[in-house]
Amino acid sequence: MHTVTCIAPVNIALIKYWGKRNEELILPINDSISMTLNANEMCAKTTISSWETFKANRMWLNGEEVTFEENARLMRCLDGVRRLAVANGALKVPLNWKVHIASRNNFPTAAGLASSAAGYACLVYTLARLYGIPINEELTAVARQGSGSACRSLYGGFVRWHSGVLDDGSDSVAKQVVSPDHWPNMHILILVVNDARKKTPSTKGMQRAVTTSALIQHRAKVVVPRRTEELTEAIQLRDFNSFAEITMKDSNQFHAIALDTYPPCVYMNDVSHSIVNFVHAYNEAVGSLQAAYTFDAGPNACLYVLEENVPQLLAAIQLAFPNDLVPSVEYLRGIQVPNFGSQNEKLPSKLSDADFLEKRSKNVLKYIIHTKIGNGPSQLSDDNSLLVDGLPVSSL
Ligand SMILES: Nc1ncnc2c1ncn2[C@@H]1O[C@H](COP(=O)(O)OP(=O)(O)OP(=O)(O)O)[C@@H](O)[C@H]1O
Ligand SMILES: C[C@@](O)(CCOP(=O)(O)OP(=O)(O)O)CC(=O)O
Repeated sequence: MHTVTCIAPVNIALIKYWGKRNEELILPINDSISMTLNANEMCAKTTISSWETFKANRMWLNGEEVTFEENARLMRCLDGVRRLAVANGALKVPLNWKVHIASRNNFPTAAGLASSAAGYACLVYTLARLYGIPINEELTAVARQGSGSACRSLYGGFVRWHSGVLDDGSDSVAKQVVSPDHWPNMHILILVVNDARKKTPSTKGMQRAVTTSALIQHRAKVVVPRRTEELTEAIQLRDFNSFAEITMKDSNQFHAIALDTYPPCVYMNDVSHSIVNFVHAYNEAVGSLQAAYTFDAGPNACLYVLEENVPQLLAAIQLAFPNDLVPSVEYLRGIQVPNFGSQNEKLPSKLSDADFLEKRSKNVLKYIIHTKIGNGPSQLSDDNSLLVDGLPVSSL
């Protein structure tokens, strides 16, 4: 039996992918740029075994068996990697042997935290390791067919997904813009917002936007091409001010498109909007853009902030969004910050202004994940396997 275990990171888009020109191949209408997050705090972990005695392709996600052969996206990833294996002449594992796959996310699945990006990237990366093929742009085109945003999780640092122009999608690939070492003090705080409402899944929301939004083509053809160039330059120059402005504007435009969809897709909630107001008030009080927000297809906020400014921003968040769980590792997850919650941090006097401290109830944030820029996927040693004799460890 051949078995391989790997982990893959989450990525969060700064310039959003929203809208497809081909649903089946998952070809986008515009380029997007993302930052890969450190896998220590959030990752998907996948083990794949292949053996001649396996009767069917099977998969367990977070310990529960899920249908595999009926899932077109999963099958496209498996077939895509096998095709590359044939093309590469890499036949380490016979292609007619079935696979058993176990995957776990160390953060909530399908909760608007980009589990599909980490999950499909991990699947494709682990298959590539199993069959012994190289990790390259062709492989990102396979991951893209699992979930569009997954192609960006095959690289660390800042990554650009080029929409491409070809009908077969072979030029719709992800490329690294810069490695994580280029901007190592880039940190992220994910503010997980309490929310009971069910969102429209990204796949459906963007489909409806392409057919009904009058603004989306202007975004794809005029706004995004300019923004991707400006953001790339800001990243290359480590210009946080420009980085922050472009990121916030693109998040706002993405949600404007969602609202311009008919019927509209409402992803942000009242708490999300008060986080937006908070970030602008905070930046004004500190006299420069020190924090930037972005929101995906849900209410949770991702804040970008340089490492040296994290303690002050966290103290301000606690002032504006007080929480009974502070201080605790249950509330501030991931990278710990000394003295968090002790009110030792000096805040500019302007931060006590009334418009900064909007009237709001306590405990509107569920928890915060503190992480930083990270590397792409990696292979783990055999003792990390989620499968024993081809069955998930938990089911033995
Ligand atoms: N580790 C994994 N391995 C394979 N597939 C996964 C994994 N984790 C999640 N998925 C797939 O992604 C789906 C969840 O995607 P969905 O887009 O609903 O949520 P999300 O990615 O967490 O949120 P969002 O896309 O809004 O950020 C799961 O139902 C599953 O099909
Ligand atoms: C808002 C986004 O997170 C949308 C992600 O959409 P998905 O990649 O989940 O969609 P499918 O390709 O249909 O699987 C923006 C982004 O990540 O660029």
